[in-house]
Amino acid sequence: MNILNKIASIRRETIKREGYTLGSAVPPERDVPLQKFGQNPFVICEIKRRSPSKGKISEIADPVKQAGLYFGKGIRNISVLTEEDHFGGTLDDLIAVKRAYPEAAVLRKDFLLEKEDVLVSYRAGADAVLLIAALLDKEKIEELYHYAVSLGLAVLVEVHNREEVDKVRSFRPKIMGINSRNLKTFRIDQILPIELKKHIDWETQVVYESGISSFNEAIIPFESGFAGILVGESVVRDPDLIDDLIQAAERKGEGNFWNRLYSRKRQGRPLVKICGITNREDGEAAVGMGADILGFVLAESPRRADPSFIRTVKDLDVLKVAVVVTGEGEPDREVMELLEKGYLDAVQFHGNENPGDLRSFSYPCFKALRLRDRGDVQEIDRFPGPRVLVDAWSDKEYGGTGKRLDGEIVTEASQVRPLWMAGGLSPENISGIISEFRPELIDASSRLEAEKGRKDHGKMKEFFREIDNGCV
Ligand SMILES: O=P(O)(O)OC[C@@H](O)[C@@H](O)c1c[nH]c2ccccc12
Repeated sequence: MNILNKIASIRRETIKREGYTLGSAVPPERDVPLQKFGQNPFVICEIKRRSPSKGKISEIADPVKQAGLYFGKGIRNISVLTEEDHFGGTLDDLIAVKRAYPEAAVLRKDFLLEKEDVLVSYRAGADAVLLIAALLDKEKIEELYHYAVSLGLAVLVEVHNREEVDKVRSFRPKIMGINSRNLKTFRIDQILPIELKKHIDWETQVVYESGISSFNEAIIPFESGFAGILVGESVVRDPDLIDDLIQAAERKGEGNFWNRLYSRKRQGRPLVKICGITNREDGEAAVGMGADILGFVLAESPRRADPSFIRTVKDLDVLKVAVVVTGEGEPDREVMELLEKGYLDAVQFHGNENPGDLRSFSYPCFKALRLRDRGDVQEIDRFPGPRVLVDAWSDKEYGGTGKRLDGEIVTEASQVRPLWMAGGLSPENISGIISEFRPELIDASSRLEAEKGRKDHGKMKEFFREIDNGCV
């Protein structure tokens, strides 16, 4: 090999290894000031034209105008998707947005692979870059991380599973993102970030990414210890949602219903909701046997619970859910007051509510859907929130009918979201149902009763024993 070729081949190797560098003597120039990424409200709004999972979202002929909508509503963290082939973005979008809004912190959202990409991001005006752990090996992501930090950039390190958390633990990134969307299957699981966050065991700010489309969904991360959220599609479609997201960012803490519920989850065993509790003895017994949720019916029903009774069981170590049947809009004043004061943790909407009623609701909630046939399964995805409880259809009553869902419907429903199942669950059928459908949550009421509104403690015991039998 002649010297020229030798030099060239070493150079290629170096570029492959380190990317293109300007050399330490030359500070890379940029004409807009760096801004701190992650200022409050830590709501990151994204400029996103399309995606492989959703197809076209919006033209966004003028990304500066789009950024202006966000900025005008108080957003100071703007994500610009610059990937061209699948997301329809360009680096020019980022350059233009940062020039127009130098006080905004701009995140370059792309699939960065080499140091060169990081340097180019910096020079284009980015204040922060995304590094995707699924895409980079341990050495590479650490190298890119330190390089970005050396340029003064903030780095959002994105993970989706425990292996990826393990991959980045050694350098303890200061800002982590957990994507609720699996980039390989595009499936969203709104609970996944909450569970995965528990494995991030160093001091860091964690951002909840993807799949948020409502106020009610946005309170879940903020009340579960997340520092921020990243929202794309929904704010592109409806920038007015930003007002709700900023309001949700004021909620703080770790005490969200979903966070507490999934802290109780044990591998291989479904969560158990015992519904139709009207008296303390039944509630205590259910909790003693291992119930995760007690359901209190606050609707016209032979199992209606007295609100003043609900106040007396605050001490029970269990999550408490109000089951309400509304046509539309909010449940009545009494229920709202119990939620406000912390006697109840969440609401199960079991009537003819619209998805919109849940979107704007101020407390954790989920929809119970009575499925008549397989066509109804599509209804599940119309409702926001991490989970939908599926129940058997009855013409007469809204719940507690003891009727069972058809197996094919259950199977289809479980493909849409992890299965939360109600309707006719009993000591006789529960172990078979668990081994066949592996539900994530089971909800039992009428088949555990001695009479309407009173549980038969023998049947409950039997029910819990059969749950264990079904799990093996
Ligand atoms: O549009 P959504 O569901 O609100 O998601 C936004 C953002 O989280 C998503 O675009 C995203 C998160 N991580 C990524 C990595 C690459 C491309 C895109 C992404």
